[in-house]
Amino acid sequence: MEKLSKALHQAPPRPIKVIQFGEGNFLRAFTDWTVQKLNDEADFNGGIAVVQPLPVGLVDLLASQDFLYTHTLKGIKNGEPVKEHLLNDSIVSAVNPYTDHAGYLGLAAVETVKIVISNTTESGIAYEPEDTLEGPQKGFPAKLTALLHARFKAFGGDPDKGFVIIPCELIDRNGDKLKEVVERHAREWQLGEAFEAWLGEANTFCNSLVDRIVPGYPRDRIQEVWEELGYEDQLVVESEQFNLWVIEGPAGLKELLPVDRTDCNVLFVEDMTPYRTRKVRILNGAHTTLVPVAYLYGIDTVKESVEHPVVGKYLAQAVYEEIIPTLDLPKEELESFAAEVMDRFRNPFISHQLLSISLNGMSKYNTRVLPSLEAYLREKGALPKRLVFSLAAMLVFYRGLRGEETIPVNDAEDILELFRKAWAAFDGSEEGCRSLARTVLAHAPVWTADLTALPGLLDLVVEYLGLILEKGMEEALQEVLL
Ligand SMILES: NC(=O)c1ccc[n+]([C@@H]2O[C@H](COP(=O)([O-])OP(=O)(O)OC[C@H]3O[C@@H](n4cnc5c(N)ncnc54)[C@H](O)[C@@H]3O)[C@@H](O)[C@H]2O)c1
Ligand SMILES: O=P(O)(O)OC[C@@H](O)[C@@H](O)[C@H](O)[C@H](O)CO
Repeated sequence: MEKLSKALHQAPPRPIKVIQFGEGNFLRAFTDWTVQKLNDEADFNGGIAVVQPLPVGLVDLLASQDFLYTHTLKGIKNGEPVKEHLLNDSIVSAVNPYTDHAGYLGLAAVETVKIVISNTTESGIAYEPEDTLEGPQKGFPAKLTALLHARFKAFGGDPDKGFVIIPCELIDRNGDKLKEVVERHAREWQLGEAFEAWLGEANTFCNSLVDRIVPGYPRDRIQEVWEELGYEDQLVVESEQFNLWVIEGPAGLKELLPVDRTDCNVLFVEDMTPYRTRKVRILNGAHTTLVPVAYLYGIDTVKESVEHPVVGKYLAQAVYEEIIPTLDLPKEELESFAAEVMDRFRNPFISHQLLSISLNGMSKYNTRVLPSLEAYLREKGALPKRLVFSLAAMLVFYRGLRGEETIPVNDAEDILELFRKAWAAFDGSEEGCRSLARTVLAHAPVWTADLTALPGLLDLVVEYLGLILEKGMEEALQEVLL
């Protein structure tokens, strides 16, 4: 079968207007899709230059396909089930800054670039004290600082040559956070007052919130997918149809990104906080709450879980009775958002693996579920039992066994080590459950606080942990639903 390349599709030449840090599934199915729409429907005429954020990544693979890839969108659109294969031809170059640092910095001198986009996961916007201006830099903010400095020099500090920077990482106020780290590098690397002033005045860092479910590469069905496409594409990415991009940006951004001439769902707002809270606590919170419970129940995908009579009921109770009541937005609006999310989870065309959501589950619980648990406790003076049950199930999930099967638990090494030790010391007794739960609740490096200090939490986790270990997930869950 022929491989996807320019021999199959010749992309129109486009000047680089967007520099994109990251080449993962999400960006290819979301921001690159938006740029493609802008090119196809709004005369944007802009290409994307991709920068690989880590030493290992997809840049070589992208280059081997002449930067082309297929994006398959599946779901309900205007009430109808729709499946579309879109050939994205908006990426025009890709660079690995670890092996071609000069090539990377060369992007700074490309006059047509206006926008910088990123998604380097929740770990990416981090300060790396070892990084220097000379590079190659390890951290994404450090890489960006070096690029901005090169741009400042290339254009003699021209105030019209700054960038609009829109990070898409799923962390609170991502633009503010990125700016803070970039400014710190600029100060510590002593890049000078003139540069620091240009950084603040000529560049805009926007906070943004993204929403689209992207299961990614259909590994288990790839031959079938290639047969359907008629060519081999190693970078196929699958997503749902739904999309929402909320951007806190300057007034002029609409002209820069004329999305109103496309059907992309982009909102320019003054404050993205309510959108973020609603999405992270309901959609991502539901995912994270669900994963250990449903997976240990023997289920593999989100759709099967939501449709399951017991697991689906558990999830609905968690969302409607324990998450929504803690949110400070009109109840009706929250319930309608949650209903839409449940419909998206039921998307008959998407097979979203629970295991893929389980990646870095502990830090996700901390940011996506724990705030609901704490607010519930504060406001109602009682613990939300389904959210606590999920925490207990997570402790069992991290043991890495579903019956005889090994669970490929994927998290930071220090977390995995914590669980390895805690489970190795576990003797099966009730005291053993308490000791294991205390170790994790008090010491997990991801918790923003010592969770054993939350009234009653340790006791309830111990109770649920014992229940799951003694009776199995199926029976334990029945008891929690009573
Ligand atoms: N997949 C989805 O449904 C979806 C939807 C909305 C948001 N997101 C967010 O997008 C992020 C990426 O998801 P994905 O599906 O594209 O994953 P992916 O594994 O396909 O891509 C991950 C990307 O992040 C980079 N990266 C990883 N760790 C990094 C680090 N420490 N520093 C710098 N860069 C790093 C990688 O180089 C790669 O470009 C997730 O963290 C998630 O919060 C995903
Ligand atoms: O992508 P992650 O791993 O941060 O989280 C898993 C899912 O909750 C997430 O990808 C959602 O599907 C997405 O955030 C929807 O917009």
